[in-house]
Amino acid sequence: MRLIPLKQAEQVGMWAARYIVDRINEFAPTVERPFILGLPTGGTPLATYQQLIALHQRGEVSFANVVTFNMDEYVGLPEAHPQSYHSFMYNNFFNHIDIRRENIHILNGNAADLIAECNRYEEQIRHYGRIHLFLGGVGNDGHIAFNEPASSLSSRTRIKTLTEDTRLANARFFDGDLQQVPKLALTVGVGTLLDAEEIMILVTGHAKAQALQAAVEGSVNHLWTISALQLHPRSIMVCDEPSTMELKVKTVRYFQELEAENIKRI
Ligand SMILES: N[C@@H]1[C@@H](O)[C@H](O)[C@@H](COP(=O)(O)O)O[C@@H]1O
Repeated sequence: MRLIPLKQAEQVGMWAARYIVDRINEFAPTVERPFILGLPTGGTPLATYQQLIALHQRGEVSFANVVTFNMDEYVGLPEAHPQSYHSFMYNNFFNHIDIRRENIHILNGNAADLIAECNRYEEQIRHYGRIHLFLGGVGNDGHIAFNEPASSLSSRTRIKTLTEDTRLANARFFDGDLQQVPKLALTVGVGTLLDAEEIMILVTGHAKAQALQAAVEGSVNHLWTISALQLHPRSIMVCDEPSTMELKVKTVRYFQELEAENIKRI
């Protein structure tokens, strides 16, 4: 695991956006060989999306040959609802870049057969081989995508019941009204995420400090599904200072020194 300890949330967005752009450009995607990018929603990745849009506008990256797969979607919320993850992605990212509509994949939380929808999604990912880079956030309770505590660490795309904690955390997007937050979601599994070639998780704010501690210093544990990243050969956690508050000083220093060495080598 690589941990990038930065000072402010804004720097996390800039670091992550630059990393994604460099990956896409190194890959030099074409129509026949697209770059496959996994994407999250939530407050944390907004700064990264803004930076990606800015880099696109400056001509530093094109998404014309990028295929995306979103992590999750609420069940039963109309696609056009302002808080659906469909709306979130188009409003905050897709409408501002040159991605082809047919290259965008988001789970359909209104499908007549939700299990078939989840299986179809796994099949679509398989069709492309594998996701090259999966970007993600983390819930306060350490969930990744909507893989709530005690999700199987080998789970695949499926329906999940959201915990009260997650619904409370997301109520801020629904006028603070818990009753409006859906109780079910479709989500890629931990196993689906671990299949990606590389995973990058953005962690900002002190509310995420316990989750980051569990992810980095704790043992692999299904109660903190983010900890499954310890099993992945290429995972990166990009963090701001408040989110590192529960880590040992020694841990943070260790990762700072590793990154300083990395910079020297470049
Ligand atoms: N399904 C999403 C997760 O993918 C996200 O990581 C988490 C944290 O969101 P935020 O970045 O708003 O704290 O919220 C939701 O539960």
